Amino acid sequence: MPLEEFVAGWISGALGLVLGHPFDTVKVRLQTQTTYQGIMDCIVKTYRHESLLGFFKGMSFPIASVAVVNSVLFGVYSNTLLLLTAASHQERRTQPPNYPHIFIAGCTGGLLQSYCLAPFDLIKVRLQNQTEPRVQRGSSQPRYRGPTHCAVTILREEGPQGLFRGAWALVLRDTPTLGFYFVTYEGICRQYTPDGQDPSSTTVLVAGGFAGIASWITATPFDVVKSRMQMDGVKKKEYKGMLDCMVSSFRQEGVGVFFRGLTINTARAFPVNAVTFLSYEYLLRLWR
Ligand SMILES: C[N+](C)(C)CCCC[C@H](N)C(=O)O
Repeated sequence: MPLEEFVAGWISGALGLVLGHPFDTVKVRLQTQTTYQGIMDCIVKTYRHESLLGFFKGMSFPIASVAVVNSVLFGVYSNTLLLLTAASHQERRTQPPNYPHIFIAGCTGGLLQSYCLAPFDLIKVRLQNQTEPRVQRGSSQPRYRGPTHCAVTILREEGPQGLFRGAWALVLRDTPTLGFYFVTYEGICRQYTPDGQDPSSTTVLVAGGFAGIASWITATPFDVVKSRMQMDGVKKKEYKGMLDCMVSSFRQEGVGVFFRGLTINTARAFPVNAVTFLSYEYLLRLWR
């Protein structure tokens, strides 16, 4: 089983993650809190209240987890393709796999990665939603003091299944949309690369960027549901389940609620995924 793909997936994921985290914090807040009027308002308020650090809340955990998550995604994707087509990463340029195979491999990678991602993502979202500035003496203590404290608290209060709150919405968000992710990436690469050659760096950047955009556009409705399910029960319990969350969000806020965070998801997706794919391809070529 080719291991390089797991390692390349890990490093490239970490690079993309740091770049995209500030966008991610603004997005999570817009999706789950009603105090902000829009992207700019959220940026200004976060900065005034919490300084630059506010944008990097909840990042240490994803950095640790991206090792697992992105390597599962790229590793499983590549190995599923290998099973389906019997062509390794190196051979794929001369014997390109067909799109249904790419889609199935992407969905398989997406399904497995979302399972690993669920607890990490939950903790990230809970920490990102704490708007208290850095703890000062006398000021109110935030509920969670950091990722480990957050994990322990959730375990104690809600049990192990508490760590998987919102996991179903996450699976629905990631499975099909990571299929689109790889199909878009491959499609653009093939369009601009002569047969049998490796795509140029510019092509990889552009294809990666658009792959990110395509998958985030389709992922946003379930992203909103996922974030809301993950925050449910922190203050009071609002939803009976995923369906109830969808129906009551729709009733209260209209269909637009499912597109909350779309602009920022798209803006974040381009640089994050351009860098992810560029470093992934670069590392694999280096080790070839
Ligand atoms: C499937 N969905 C669009 C949700 C995620 C795509 C993951 C790609 C990358 N790690 C990123 O954070 O943009």
